[in-house]
This record gives sequence, C-alpha cells and structure tokens, in this order.
Amino acid sequence: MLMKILEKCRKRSRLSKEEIVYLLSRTDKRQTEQIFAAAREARQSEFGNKVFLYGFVYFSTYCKNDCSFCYYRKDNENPPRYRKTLEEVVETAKELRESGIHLIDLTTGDDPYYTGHPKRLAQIVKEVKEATSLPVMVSPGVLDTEGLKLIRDAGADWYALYQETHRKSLFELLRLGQSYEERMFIKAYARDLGMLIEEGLLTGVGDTLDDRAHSFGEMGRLQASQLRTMTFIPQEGAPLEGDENPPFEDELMNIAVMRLLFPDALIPASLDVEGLEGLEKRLMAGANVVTSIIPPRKGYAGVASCEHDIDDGFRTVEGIQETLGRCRMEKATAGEYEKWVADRRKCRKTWSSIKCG
Ligand SMILES: C[S@@+](CC[C@H](N)C(=O)[O-])C[C@H]1O[C@@H](n2cnc3c(N)ncnc32)[C@H](O)[C@@H]1O
Ligand SMILES: C[C@H](CCN)[C@@H](N)C(=O)O
Ligand code: SF4
Repeated sequence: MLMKILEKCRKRSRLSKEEIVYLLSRTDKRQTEQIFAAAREARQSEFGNKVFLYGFVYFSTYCKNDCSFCYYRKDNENPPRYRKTLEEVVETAKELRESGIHLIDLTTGDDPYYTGHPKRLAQIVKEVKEATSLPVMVSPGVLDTEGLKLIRDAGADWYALYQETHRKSLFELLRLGQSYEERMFIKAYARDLGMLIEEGLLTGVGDTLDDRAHSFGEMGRLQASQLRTMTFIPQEGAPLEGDENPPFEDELMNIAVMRLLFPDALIPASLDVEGLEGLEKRLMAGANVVTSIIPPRKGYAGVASCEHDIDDGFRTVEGIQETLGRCRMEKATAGEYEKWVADRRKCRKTWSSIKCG
C-alpha cells in the first residue's frame, strides 16, 4: 500500500484523506524512511538542494491573549517582557542581512501597542525594508483589514498567522477566547491583498491523525505558500507545564507528508523547537527553510524555546553550516529567494501538485 501511495505522489496524483492518514500513521522505521526519502525527492524536484534562511526578530513579547500552550500568554509572569525600539529593530535586521539570511521575520505577541496602532507596525516594516531591501514577513497576531493594507503598502511580503489546528473544538482549547473564523478570514483577506500567507500547525496537543490530514486540506484551500508545523513544547507558568515533551516524530511526519502533498511549498525546519540539534532531522524529512535564526547576545527571545541555543550563537547562519553540509544542502542565493517570492506573488497559482483532503 505504501509504495502505491508514494507512486501516486511521484505522479502528482490526488490522495484521499484515508491515504494521507495511512502515511501519517506509519511508525515502522523502514517505512518512515521511505516516506522521508520520497519527500526529499519531491523537494529536490522543485528546489534542488537549495535552502532558504529566515532571520527572526521577536521585537515585542507583550501579549493580550492567553493561549494555553504559550510562554508569552498574558497571565504568565515568567517571560522577559520587552519592546525593542525602532532603531534596535532596524539595526538587528541589518546585522541579520549581513549574516546572509533571505528574509526578515518581524514577530510580536498580540500586542495592542501595535495591533491597535498599525501605523507603528507599518513604520517598522517600511524602515526594515528600506534598510535591508529584503523580503519581510510580519507575524503580529490578528490585524484588522486596514492594518493589513498598511503593512502591505509599507512593503510586507508575507503575513504569518498560525491556526494551530483546523479542528474548531481543539482550537478553542488552545487559543482561549479567540475567534477561529476571524483568524481564518484575515489570512484569506491578506492573501487577496496580494500577500503570501504562512499557515502553521501545532502538534502534540491532542491533534489526531485525522485532524492533521484535515489541516493539510485547509492549508491547500487557503493557498498558503509556507506551511509550518511545530511540536508543542511545555512552558513554565503555562497550562500543560508539567507535560512530557510530545515526541518529535509527528512533526517530522507532518513535514514529510506536507512536502509530498505540496512539493512547491516552503516548509520550515524551525530552530525554535529543539535548537540546532533538531535541524538535521527536519531537513531530512523534507523541509527547505531554516527559520528562527536569532542574533546572539542582543536580548532577543525565541518563542517555543525562549533562550535555547541563542546566546551560544548556534541559531545563526554560521552556526548551521555544518548541518546543511551533512544534509547535502546549501544556502540559496538572495536572488533565488526573491525570484521565488516574486513568482509566487505574481501568479499565486493554486498548488501545482496534489489536491488533498
Ligand atoms: C508566531 S508566534 C507569535 C505571533 C503571534 N503572537 C501569534 O500568536 O500569531 C506564535 C506561534 O508560535 C507557536 N508556539 C507558541 N508557543 C509554542 C510552544 N510552547 N510550543 C510550540 N510552538 C509554540 C504557535 O504555533 C504560535 O502560533
Ligand atoms: C515561531 C516563529 C515564527 C513566527 N513567524 C519562529 N520562532 C520560528 O520558529 O520561525
Ligand atoms: S501564541 Fe501569540 S497570541 Fe498566543 S499567547 Fe503566545 S504570543 Fe500571545
């Protein structure tokens, strides 16, 4: 059965949800390796051995929400709360550009200082864009339609807003008090404004195989251009604090199956889950973007891993080179990434590959 499904993937034929669930449910090492190898082959056919690198600038850690999985939830007194100045953000973006990254990811908590005053956010986007001439992703939480227009006109190429799950009952246990529909609407609105969308799934939070397969269908229907998945990391001071770390295997399988379903998508290997140690297995599962590259000793935090590997400089372009080499991958040129973004923004083609779910 597995070889039949992988052959269908090779031919870019449609998979049924049952076939997707079958892939996700494989645990036998030989079978999972066959799935990962097929995912690498699909990636190779679209991107060769090139990988894209994203600098991560978490410039405000204030948040008005109380997501049950998040360290930065408003009721948690543990996290460092800071707002970096415009000058600090621009300086950091320039330093990241010098280090060789392809995109600047400007992220905040859902901070009313910005979401309630989107001109402030647009100013940061504009100045980072002018200072670096790089593509910019913005992950500020939910913006209103006027706020989205402002950041798009200021030069934002991407809007990242993760649903975590497309099972509404689970969403309500994760994003407490937040609207499932609003979060989905505003992503589609940003897409129709001409921005690229990153959608994201949390795994290890009670999501079933069927939930994950259902989400892949929703991601395709949303026409998200970057599809991410991260394993839930229990946080000090947040619900589920005492939980064991869920296994990372589900995240790896999500990466591989998303690659098979969407060979031409950008799929992150986030340094934010396990730090540098987790990079190789995520690339070997079919990821092609290394995200959460953070300049050391500047007081910037990660999200799922607030400090891990940051001040040691392991989450830098230089720090990941040896791992890229082991995976026989290499950094794309700036032009290759910019061309990919421009082509996708222009055509925003619905997925050339398998329709699923
Ligand atoms: C992009 S960051 C902050 C942006 C913005 N505040 C928001 O919530 O959209 C938020 C994302 O990080 C991920 N995340 C947060 N806490 C996490 C944790 N403990 N483990 C794994 N992923 C986590 C979730 O996918 C969440 O959507
Ligand atoms: C979750 C963050 C991204 C937000 N757009 C970042 N820590 C990452 O893993 O790439
Ligand atoms: S995930 Fe975002 S919105 Fe939710 S608590 Fe964390 S920072 Fe706030």
